[in-house]
Amino acid sequence: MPPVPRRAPKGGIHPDPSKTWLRRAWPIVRAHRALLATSLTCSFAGLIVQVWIPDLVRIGIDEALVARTGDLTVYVGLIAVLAVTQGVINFLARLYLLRTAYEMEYDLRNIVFTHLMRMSYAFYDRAQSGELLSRATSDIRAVQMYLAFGPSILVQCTIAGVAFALMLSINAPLAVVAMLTMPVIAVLGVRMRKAIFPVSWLIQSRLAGVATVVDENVQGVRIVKAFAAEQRQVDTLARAADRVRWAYTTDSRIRGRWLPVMDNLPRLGLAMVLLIGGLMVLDGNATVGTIVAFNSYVLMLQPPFRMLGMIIMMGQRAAASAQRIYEILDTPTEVLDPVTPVVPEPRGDVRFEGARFAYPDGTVALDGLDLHVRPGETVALVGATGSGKSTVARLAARFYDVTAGLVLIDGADVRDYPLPTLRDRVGIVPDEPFLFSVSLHDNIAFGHPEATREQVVTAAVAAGAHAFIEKLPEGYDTVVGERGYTLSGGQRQRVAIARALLVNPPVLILDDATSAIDVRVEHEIHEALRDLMHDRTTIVVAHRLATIGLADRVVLIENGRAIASGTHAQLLANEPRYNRVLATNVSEVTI
Ligand SMILES: Nc1ncnc2c1ncn2[C@@H]1O[C@H](COP(=O)(O)OP(=O)(O)OP(=O)(O)O)[C@@H](O)[C@H]1O
Repeated sequence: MPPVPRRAPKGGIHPDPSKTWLRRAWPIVRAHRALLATSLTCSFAGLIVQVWIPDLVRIGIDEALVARTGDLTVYVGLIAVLAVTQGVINFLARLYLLRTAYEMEYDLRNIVFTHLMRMSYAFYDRAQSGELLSRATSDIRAVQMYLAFGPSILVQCTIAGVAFALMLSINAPLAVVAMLTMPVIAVLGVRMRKAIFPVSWLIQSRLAGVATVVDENVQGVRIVKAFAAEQRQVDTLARAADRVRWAYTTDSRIRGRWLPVMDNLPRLGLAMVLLIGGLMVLDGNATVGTIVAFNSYVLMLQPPFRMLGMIIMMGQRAAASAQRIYEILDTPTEVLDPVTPVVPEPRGDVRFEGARFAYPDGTVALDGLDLHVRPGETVALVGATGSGKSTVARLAARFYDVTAGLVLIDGADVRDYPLPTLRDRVGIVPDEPFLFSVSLHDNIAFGHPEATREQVVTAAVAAGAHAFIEKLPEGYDTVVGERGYTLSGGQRQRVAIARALLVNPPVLILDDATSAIDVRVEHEIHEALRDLMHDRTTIVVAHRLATIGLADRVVLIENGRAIASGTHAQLLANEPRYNRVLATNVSEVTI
């Protein structure tokens, strides 16, 4: 089944950080203004009908029951028709409001996720995934709620004005009496929300804390079990859960203190209308119908006044959430596509010229590296741990940009390539391959989703993965467990190599990508690679003598520099530093 085409977000976030959060979000509101306006119009119409009904009840009582000049059934019929109309309008208002809300949420999610996907390695080195997750979910929800529901609550509040005007026209003094408790309800509502606001933040952050504990322990369950730390981790979760419980209890206590007062105030309003209105009826200054209608208004009007507090708090919450979202959106990606891209003929020539690089935290990883790997050559990078070997791989694929010097692929600066072209030219297989919870076919075809089964199988054969995949009950259609944990480490690495091979990059970098693979199988993989493409350049970060043995040339890396180069035998004979590294950092699996 072909995937459903993605609808591009209709609105965006204004890029100017000096604008207020609402002005920056305004393009999203504007993009959905037709839906929002429809929902608000329906909601306004529904409220007008709602205000109208008590007035009809009043006229019905006064004319059909008290004065006996009207026909009761006419009023009952009219009220029934209005009630049905109100039901229909309210249904439409709700429908359109929710549609507006979810359309806005869709846009916000797409904008944030697209930006996250564009961010470079350096951003993810600093970011915490739990934090990003919460920004991409609850913060987006908070902003969406305010943008969509805020105007609707405001409409409900304006209707209070309409109802008050109607009451004034019927009986001004009694209208004032009916409205007396409303400001008190509004003030109490605002105060209650103010008291609840910090606690609700606490609840959110503590819930995120629980989610982090659960997430980490599910992800890291193998380590937890390996160290028999189950009970300790359960205790950690219990403590996090207890903090949530405390926050929720505090929240309930605050609500418990305010809500009875807020709930009883309208009853006080009803009593006052009955008392003052009753006296007026006895004096002939009001009708019985008026008292009944005003009773309905007192009950009808209190929710908008209660919601005033809510809307203020929603606004504060949305403002804070929007800032957290904007923080992500305002972070520029360090690795940008070039303005005038160059795309030379692919040959597989890799050259580092005086390359210097420090990670964002300041750790210097490359310190003037000079390295030239010719087309078709297989070079092994050998060095002590932390010497900068993996960094070479990351810079060749431009996951980061050099701080000084040059990285050239086929004579062109990697910064001048369009990023997708560069990533097609330089394939990287990391030591810890990440597999998605999809079929093996889809995992291997990740770089080229349109690849045929034949292409996938060819790549798998070359990577030494075909034999084990074929033996699985569902073969290439087997869906691997989360992160590929249903496969062995070596099998995962072979699938990752197949994934890189399918793209057929002229430069292939295996960053210790065969560490979990049997030496014999590794040899077969390299033979297959050699057969598959004679002129492919391969750089292997090697930690085993067996892997080193597969290379044409070995480059010794120390403190971010290439300090020696030659065949394994040459270095072994002439380079004491090479011998030292072999002794301490390379496992003694014979070639
Ligand atoms: N994401 C990162 N953020 C900060 N520093 C990093 C990061 N990745 C690596 N480093 C540091 O950069 C230096 C070079 O790391 P690199 O991973 O390139 O070494 P390596 O030679 O591949 O090591 P190993 O053989 O242990 O894999 C080390 O000091 C390391 O601690």
